[in-house]
Amino acid sequence: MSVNSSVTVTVPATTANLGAGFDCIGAALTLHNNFKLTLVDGETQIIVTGSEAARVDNIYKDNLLYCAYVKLYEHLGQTPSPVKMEIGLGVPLARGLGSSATAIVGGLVGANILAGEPLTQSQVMDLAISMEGHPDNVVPALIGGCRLAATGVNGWEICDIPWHESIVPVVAIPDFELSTKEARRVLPTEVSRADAIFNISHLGLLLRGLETGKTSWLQAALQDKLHQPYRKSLINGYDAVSAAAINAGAYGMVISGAGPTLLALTDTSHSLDVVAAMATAWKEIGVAAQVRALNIDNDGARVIKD
Ligand SMILES: Nc1ncnc2c1ncn2[C@@H]1O[C@H](COP(=O)(O)OP(=O)(O)OP(=O)(O)O)[C@@H](O)[C@H]1O
Ligand SMILES: N[C@@H](CCO)C(=O)O
Repeated sequence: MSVNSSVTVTVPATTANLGAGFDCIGAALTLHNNFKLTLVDGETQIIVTGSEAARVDNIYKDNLLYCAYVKLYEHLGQTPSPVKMEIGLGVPLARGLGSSATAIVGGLVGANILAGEPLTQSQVMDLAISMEGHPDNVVPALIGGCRLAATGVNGWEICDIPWHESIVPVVAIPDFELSTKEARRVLPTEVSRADAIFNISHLGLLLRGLETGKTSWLQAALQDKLHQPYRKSLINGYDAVSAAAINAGAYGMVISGAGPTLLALTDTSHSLDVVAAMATAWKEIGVAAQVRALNIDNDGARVIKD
């Protein structure tokens, strides 16, 4: 495409793991980043807007959106053109809501469109998974909904996980960051057979709980032994916010992605109470947090017309 060609891609935030589904399940949420890519004649430049704009790398070679843009052209064996990248931030950074996945997916999808769509969505997905290192954020960010990814015979198998319409995801986003790198560093490299069995059984329960909305299955399902026991001490107030959410009627609470955002699942009749209870619990121990009831984004990354 020629100079001045442009594309704007909107990409949803994602919540990964959902407790027992460490590194394999995630859901897209109704919170978005917008990325406008315009081919230019001169220097590549990055312009970021939004309340956390100052925290995004504005040296373009370090910026994840730019790295993803370059990755796609390298995959095609082509030299990327200079580009103006305008980032409209709606997803808080390094909070466990898949901000890095939005940048990877936005850069790859935008570059693929500017290059004339040589890659299929599934090829873009493979590149995104290889950049992120695990599939649970980039897959729902790209195709929307709640998705489980597993290695198949010939590449990744992606499974759609039905999400009962009565289940509301509530995210409590504190004002401190926790990088995924740091939150992965505290995890053990080996786990016991008992813990593996615990997670296999609870993930099964979670999938059926999400599909049916059955209370007792969801209450039991939102437990995990592979990552949360090691990470919760990195999140000041985890136990207090969890108890508050459950007392207000949530099925349970988990760490969203690598944290520090906490995710409660509740039903439509309790969602306002759960939002208020989580906000109060964090406020009482001096942590400022934004708490919001969201919906599942079933569309994933999409092009916005100017
Ligand atoms: N809109 C963006 N544009 C460019 N880079 C971004 C953008 N959003 C995030 N990043 C990069 O991703 C980093 C955050 O990634 P990290 O994996 O630590 O957190 P996360 O993706 O928000 O959380 P999680 O993976 O737990 O859901 C930021 O520090 C920044 O380098
Ligand atoms: N599954 C990942 C999600 C965060 O990128 C983790 O929990 O580390």
